Amino acid sequence: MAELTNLRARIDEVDQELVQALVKRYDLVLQVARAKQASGRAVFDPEREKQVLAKVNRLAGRPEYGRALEAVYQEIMDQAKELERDFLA
Ligand SMILES: C=C(O[C@@H]1C=C(C(=O)O)C=C[C@H]1O)C(=O)O
Repeated sequence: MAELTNLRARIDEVDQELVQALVKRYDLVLQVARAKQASGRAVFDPEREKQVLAKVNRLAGRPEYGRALEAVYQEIMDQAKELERDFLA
């Protein structure tokens, strides 16, 4: 039980880092939205999304997590596009 508590405390620490990183990422996403609007580019950039997914797989270096990371990252990017559209509306 002490081990479970300890492991969950470590997960809580990682969650804190993840949330901070995501807040930072979404702040940058909104700056990208402004820049794309200024240059007349669309919110959705499929080529860039492919590059991001490839980069995530490369950075992870753990093929067994590839499917999970791709799904998580696709959701992160889908929510980014929602935020961009709300921000620019
Ligand atoms: C943030 C951008 O907008 C969208 C969201 C992306 C992301 O969250 O990484 C990538 C491409 C775009 O579909 C971008 O164009 O860079």
